[in-house]
Amino acid sequence: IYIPKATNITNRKFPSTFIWGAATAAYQIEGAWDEDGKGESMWDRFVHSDPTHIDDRSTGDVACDSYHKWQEDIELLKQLNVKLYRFSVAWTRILPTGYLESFNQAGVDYYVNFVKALRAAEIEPMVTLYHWDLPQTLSEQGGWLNDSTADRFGDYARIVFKNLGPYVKLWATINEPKTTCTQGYASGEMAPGLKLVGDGIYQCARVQLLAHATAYHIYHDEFADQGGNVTIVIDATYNEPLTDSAADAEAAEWEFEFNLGWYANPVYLGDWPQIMIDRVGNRSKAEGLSQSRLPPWSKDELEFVKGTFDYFALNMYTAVAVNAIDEPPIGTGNYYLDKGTGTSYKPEWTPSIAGWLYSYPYGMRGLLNRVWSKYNPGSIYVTENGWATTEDLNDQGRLEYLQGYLSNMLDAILEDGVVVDGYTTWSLMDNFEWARGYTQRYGIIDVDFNSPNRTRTFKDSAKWYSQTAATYCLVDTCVD
Ligand SMILES: CCCCCCCCCCCCC/C=C/[C@@H](O)[C@@H](N)CO[C@@H]1O[C@H](CO)[C@@H](O)[C@H](O)[C@H]1O
Repeated sequence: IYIPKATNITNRKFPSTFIWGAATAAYQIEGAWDEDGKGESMWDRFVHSDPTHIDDRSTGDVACDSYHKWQEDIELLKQLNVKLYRFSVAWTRILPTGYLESFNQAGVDYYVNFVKALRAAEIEPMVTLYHWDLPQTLSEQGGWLNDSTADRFGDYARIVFKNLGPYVKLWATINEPKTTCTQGYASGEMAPGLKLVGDGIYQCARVQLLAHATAYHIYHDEFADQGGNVTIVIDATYNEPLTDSAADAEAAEWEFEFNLGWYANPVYLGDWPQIMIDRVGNRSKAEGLSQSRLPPWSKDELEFVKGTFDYFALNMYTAVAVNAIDEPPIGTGNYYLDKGTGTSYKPEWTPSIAGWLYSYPYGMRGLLNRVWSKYNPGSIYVTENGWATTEDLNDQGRLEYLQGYLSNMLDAILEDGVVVDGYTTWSLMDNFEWARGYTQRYGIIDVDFNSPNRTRTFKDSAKWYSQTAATYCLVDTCVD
C-alpha cells in the first residue's frame, strides 16, 4: 500500500478504546538491590564487579527508589491520566537464586500489594516477567546459553502467574531478547558482559525463545481461567533502504529478518527466517563447521514455540537506513557479518543524544504496517517508545518526538486499519539507563538523583502527555 510520509501532527482523536500508558523496568527504577530477601542479579554483579562498565560509574542500587516510593509512583500515574502501567517483576525478589528452594514470600507480597493498588487506582497492570535482571546464580551456570534456564524461567513464571494472576490480564514474558543477546552476550556492553558474537549470540536467542514458550504454555495450561493475554516483547527499527536501488531494498529486508524476524518468525510463523537459515548455514559451512551456528530447531521445539502469542508487544524507537554491501569475508563467525548489510542514518532524521536513536516519525507507521501484515497478530501494543535527553524539564524535543510518532501511529490505525490497542511510553520517569547510567534521561517525569528523596517533577512532555491521555488528542483541539 502507498503511505504518504506525512510529518504534520494529526488533529483527529484516538479511538475511545485506546489505552494510554507508561513503562518502566525493575532494575532501572526500584533500587533496594539487597533488601527484604532479594537475591543478586547479573546486573547487580555487573555494576559492582567493575564500575567502568557504566559510563558515570553509577549503579541501580537506589535508582529511583521506587521499591519504597511505589505509592507515590501510582499517584504520578493517576496525575498522568494513564490507564496502563507496564513494569517488570524482579526475578530475584521472588526466587533469589533462581531456584524454587530459595522462594521469598516478601517478594511476592510486595508485587501483590502493588498490583492491587494499581487496580484500586483503575490502572491496568502490564507485567513483564523478565527485563534483563537474571539471577546471578543462573548466570554463573551459563544463563541464557544454558537450556535449563528456560525451565527455571518456567518455575518463576508459574509463581508469578499464580499470585499476581488474579489482578493481571496483560503479560509480557521477556523484554527485548535481541538486546540481551547482542549487547549482553556479543558486544559485552551489558550484563553478563560476554563477547560471543559467532555462536553464543544465536544460542542466547534460542534459549530465550524456549523460556518464553515455556511460560506461555504454563499460563494457558494451568491458569487459563484467569483469562489473560501473554506475549514476548520484541524491539525493532524501521528499516528504510538507503537508496532506491533493488540491492538496498533487499538489504533492508535482510536487516528486518536478522533483527525483528529472528525473534518474531519462530513465535508468529514458525522457524527462523529463511534468509537467516540460508546465510548463517552457508557461512558456517564455508568456515568448515559441521552444523550451522544458528542452532536448528527440533520438530518438537518448533511446535512448542510456534503460536505462543496472544498479541504483539513492540518496542519501537528509531529508524535505520540500510544498504547492500559486498559479501563479508569468511573467517571468524560473526552475526554482524552473517547479516551482510550496512546501516546508517539519513541526514534529514533528527539525532538524539543516544547514538542509536534518531527521530523519523513516519517509521512508526511504516513498521506498524509491516508487523501487522507480516505476522497478523490480531492486536498490537507499542510497549516502549521514547526519546533520550540530558536532564531538562523543558523537553520540547521529547514532546515533538512523541507527538510525531503518535500521529503516525494514529494514521496507521485510522488510515491503514492496523489494530493498535495501547501504548506505554518509555519512560514514566528518568531511570538507570543501563551502561549509560544516569547520563541519558528517557523519563517524561524528571527524577533528582542528587536528592535522597529522589524528587519527581513533571517535565513539559509529561504535562502534554497527561492532557493527551485525557483528551485522546495530540494537539490543542481535535475533530471527532
Ligand atoms: C554512522 C553510524 C552508523 C551506525 C548505524 C548503526 C545502526 C544500528 C542501529 C540499531 C540500533 C538499535 C539499537 C536498539 C537498541 C534499543 O532497542 C534498546 N536500547 C532499547 O532498549 C529499551 O529502551 C530503553 C532505552 O534505551 C531502555 O531503557 C529499556 O530498558 C529497553 O527496554
